[in-house]
Amino acid sequence: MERYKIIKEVGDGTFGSVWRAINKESGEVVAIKKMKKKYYSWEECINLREVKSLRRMNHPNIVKLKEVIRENDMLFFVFEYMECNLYQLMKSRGKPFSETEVRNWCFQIFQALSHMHQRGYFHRDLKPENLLVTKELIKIADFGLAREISSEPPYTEYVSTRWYRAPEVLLQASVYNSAVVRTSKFNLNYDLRANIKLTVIDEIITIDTLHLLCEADEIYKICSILGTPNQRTWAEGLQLAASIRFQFPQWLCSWDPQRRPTAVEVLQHPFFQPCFYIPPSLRFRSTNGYAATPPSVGAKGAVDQKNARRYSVGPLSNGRPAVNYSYLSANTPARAAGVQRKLELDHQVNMNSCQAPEGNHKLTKAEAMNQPWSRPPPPAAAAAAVRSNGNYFTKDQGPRAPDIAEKLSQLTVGSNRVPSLASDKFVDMKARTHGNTMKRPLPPAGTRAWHAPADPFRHPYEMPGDRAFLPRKLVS
Ligand SMILES: Nc1ncnc2c1ncn2[C@@H]1O[C@H](COP(=O)(O)OP(=O)(O)OP(=O)(O)O)[C@@H](O)[C@H]1O
Repeated sequence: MERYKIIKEVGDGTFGSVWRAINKESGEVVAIKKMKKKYYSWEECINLREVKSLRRMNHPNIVKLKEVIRENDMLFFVFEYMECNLYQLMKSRGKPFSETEVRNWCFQIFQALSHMHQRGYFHRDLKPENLLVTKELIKIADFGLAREISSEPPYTEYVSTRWYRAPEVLLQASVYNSAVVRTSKFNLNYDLRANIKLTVIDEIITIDTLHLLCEADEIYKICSILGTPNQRTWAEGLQLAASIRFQFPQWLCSWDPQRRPTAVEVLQHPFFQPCFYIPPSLRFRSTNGYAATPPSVGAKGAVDQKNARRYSVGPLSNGRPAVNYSYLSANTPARAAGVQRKLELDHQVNMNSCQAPEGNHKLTKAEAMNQPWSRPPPPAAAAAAVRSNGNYFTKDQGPRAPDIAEKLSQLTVGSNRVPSLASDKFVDMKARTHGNTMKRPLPPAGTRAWHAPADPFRHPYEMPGDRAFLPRKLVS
């Protein structure tokens, strides 16, 4: 840990406290989560849910775990640093988010959920405190309760903070699936104004957290939105309720988890039609410091109002473009280089190989459009013009942007070889250093560490779309 300079505490959760820190060697700002429990073996550490699940994720909207360090029986996770969590942001704003902002948050969250489900995990603790924000970018964090979809029930009945629990979890079902992430606060409710919204998005919109006292109150609240279940809409729910002698309040509508849309289905909804994805390597780094060290918002709940207010006046809020579009130009050396690497790796992964393709390969427009990370905008959105200072673009955000696919088609894929990535990412620092396979300095005695692979695009970024990749574990 002596490689890091600790700056200040930025969060305090049930399992760990989170600190803003700087890597003394690289100058990179990171978030270090120090676990409250002691860990007496490395085995125990690498088998933690948070580690096992996060090492399988590689998505721009899932917080990146960079290192795992055990030192003197204490366990540290080194994450990429994010400015604040969504709860802090909501509290600091004092006014509702615009529909465009809500759409952008949701689009990113569902992309991440879709990826997570494709990788075989469900999160089980989605809530605003676990959604981290830097400018217009949002990422899912805290995989401490994540579970493999393929794992066998019964699952523990106590998952997720009560306000965000799915009805079946509130009713103490021990069998549930990834639908828990699309229920309760993440339940889809149809609403006349926006066609679709999530209750967590309700919260984003209204800045009004539901303070409910017990499971019954929560169920009542959900009933008021979804209506009372009946034999046709959720027979299983009635059975669960009967088994604990709970009586539903009499309202209308639907409950069954199986009737809830998946993340992929949600992304197909017309509400998200104006959104499309821009790969990280193409993102603009604004002159006001997209990648600069952000101000800390302090410990959980203690928001620095002055600093936090800055978040609300970001590009998403004012609806006007604050950038130029030069980042898309293949003539810009730095950007072009970044794009080359990204395309190269995506191509490599698509070919199911650990080696980069030999020789140059120029992407055709059709190929560029078919890259897993590149979903073309719907025609309406493209025609309506987009804005270009974030990852996600919507038609109602500003003037016309260049045709991204057109630009991509002009980029050339380089031929640099990528080191083999077949080896396990978990590294016994001592063993590998002695074997001359590591260039990192030897950590202090008693330290073991795992480092994330240097290249964040090691795995393919899968865009949603293939239902076959979304295992729906229905267990009776
Ligand atoms: N990568 C990060 N960058 C900045 N802040 C972070 C980061 N990770 C976590 N935090 C802050 O620390 C808080 C607690 O982190 P986290 O949820 O991982 O801890 P926990 O002990 O698992 O919490 P919980 O009580 O929700 O289980 C978050 O709500 C967030 O405000």
